[in-house]
Amino acid sequence: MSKQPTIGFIGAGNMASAIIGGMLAERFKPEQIWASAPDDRQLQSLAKRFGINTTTDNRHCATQADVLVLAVKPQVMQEACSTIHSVVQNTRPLIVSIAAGLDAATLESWLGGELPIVRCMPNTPALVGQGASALYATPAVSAPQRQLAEQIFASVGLAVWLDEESQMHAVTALSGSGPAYCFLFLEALEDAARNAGLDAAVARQLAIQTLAGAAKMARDSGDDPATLKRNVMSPGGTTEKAIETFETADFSGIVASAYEAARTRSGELAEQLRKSAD
Ligand SMILES: NC(=O)C1=CN([C@@H]2O[C@H](COP(=O)(O)OP(=O)(O)OC[C@H]3O[C@@H](n4cnc5c(N)ncnc54)[C@H](OP(=O)(O)O)[C@@H]3O)[C@@H](O)[C@H]2O)C=CC1
Ligand SMILES: O=C(O)[C@@H]1CCC=N1
Repeated sequence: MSKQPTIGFIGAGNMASAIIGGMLAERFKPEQIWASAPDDRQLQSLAKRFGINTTTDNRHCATQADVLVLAVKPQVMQEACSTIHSVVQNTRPLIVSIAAGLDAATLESWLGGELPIVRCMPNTPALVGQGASALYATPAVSAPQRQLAEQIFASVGLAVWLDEESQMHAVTALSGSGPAYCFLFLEALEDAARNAGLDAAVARQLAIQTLAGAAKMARDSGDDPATLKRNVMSPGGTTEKAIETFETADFSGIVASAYEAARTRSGELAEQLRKSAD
């Protein structure tokens, strides 16, 4: 593709804005990006924030796009596809779906036949260039299209390819939903410190920096999490007592159950959407 590719977003909510914000901080220009959604006020605020092109007409957005990112809720995807299927069958852009639990085959049936489709599971830290995205390409995706999809998601953080589409459920429960698990932990830590009398702003600053510092260490030090954890636990000290408390409450078991609940839900969504396509 000699000209700068145009990236269209169908849906302009949390995840689309996180990806767009991250893309603009990196290699992409506002004029390359289009977004469509039903609510003009939402679009106006996105246009004001990012300077991108917006429209309430999905067909218009789809017509411009070399890459069309489908960023609506899984439950409204069929309806959104019905507005664009004739355009995309004609222009044949690369379709990138970020919807949880939606098979490429189901999506293809809603879009009126075979198309190059990449499924992607991103996450909201994309907004600050710290996203984690897993991608899967259907056989119709060409090598340059694969490269372009990777460029988009690598511009907002880590991008890894999956060999099997079925692995998307495991990824969704890990990195797709994962930021919310971290925010839950952050909230709980802050609350505990505030209840112990620490100033709210100080508790927040220290809790955030602790999570950020621990994540950076886990990424950069080369040590595994068990070693890093042991290094904080002085024998007979404070951390040991806290870890014992976590273990007594089966913290790892709770995390495993929560992870499984998300993974199962992703499978259920896929099944429901497959059935509604029949
Ligand atoms: N949030 C997250 O952390 C993640 C989300 N995802 C996936 O991303 C997708 C979007 O999620 P999220 O951004 O959170 O959801 P939001 O509800 O924040 O955004 C959905 C967007 O789609 C718009 N929309 C609704 N109907 C249509 C339509 N027919 N045509 C065009 N646009 C429409 C909505 O407009 P309006 O508000 O007016 O209804 C809104 O702008 C989902 O499929 C989700 O599974 C994947 C990874 C992480
Ligand atoms: O909760 C959800 O369904 C979406 C997918 C992963 C994160 N948010």
